[in-house]
Amino acid sequence: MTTTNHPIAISVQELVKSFDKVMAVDHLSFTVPKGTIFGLLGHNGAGKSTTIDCLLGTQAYQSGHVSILGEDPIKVRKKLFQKVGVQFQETAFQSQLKVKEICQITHSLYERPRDWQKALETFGLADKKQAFVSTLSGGEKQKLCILLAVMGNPEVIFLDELTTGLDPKARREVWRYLHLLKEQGVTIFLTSHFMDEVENLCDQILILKEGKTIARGTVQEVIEASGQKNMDEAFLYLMGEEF
Ligand SMILES: Nc1ncnc2c1ncn2[C@@H]1O[C@H](COP(=O)(O)OP(=O)(O)OP(=O)(O)O)[C@@H](O)[C@H]1O
Repeated sequence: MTTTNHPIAISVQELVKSFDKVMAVDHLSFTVPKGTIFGLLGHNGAGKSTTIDCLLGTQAYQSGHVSILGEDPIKVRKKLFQKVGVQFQETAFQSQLKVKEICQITHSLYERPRDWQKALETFGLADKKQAFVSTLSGGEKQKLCILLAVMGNPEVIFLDELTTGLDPKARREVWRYLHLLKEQGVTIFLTSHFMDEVENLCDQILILKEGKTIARGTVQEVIEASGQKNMDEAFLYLMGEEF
């Protein structure tokens, strides 16, 4: 299958992944059209990260099928790496490196990278260029993670727990930036525990519970289907935790 004129950026069909007796992902299916923002939601342990790992080809699965840009991530990992950005958690960093060094190293990995100095400015990190990553605040590290995820000018980006640790101003800056990326045609797959974030960003959402889909659609559709007033209440209601 080729990647040209393929309206679907991400496809997951009947995905099954278990760890011993834990069914982490249970016959999960969804697609994400190109140029849209998709939110995968659910409590801790619902299966979100496992789904992302299967999609990125870093976790083998028992059955089903996944594809990114029409390709099997396990088979064409190197090629997809140039088109797919991933926000790693800050612990994946070599924190004895300076911000500038980690940017330069990441920059060198891509065929058509962004101007990293400009990106630092966009993320309000320009004055931290010479700082060691270990000295950054939690929020600054988080912004750096997002910056590194977009360094290769990806067509698809995976952002796991997007703005955890960011202050309200930084969260809004990140949201604005993601809207900008979407306008440029980038497909964004995110997980989040913040319903205001989900409402602001996501075109489509899917709520997972114990690896199974319990709701999907636009934010509005999910709120309406739940019979609740807003996304916060809809989420709790659907998770079986209505008050
Ligand atoms: N390597 C592993 N070995 C055994 N069980 C695992 C492993 N990775 C995940 N699990 C289990 O699979 C289930 C799904 O975990 P996963 O990390 O995908 O959840 P999550 O929705 O990403 O949670 P969080 O919001 O906390 O990141 C959990 O029950 C978890 O304990």
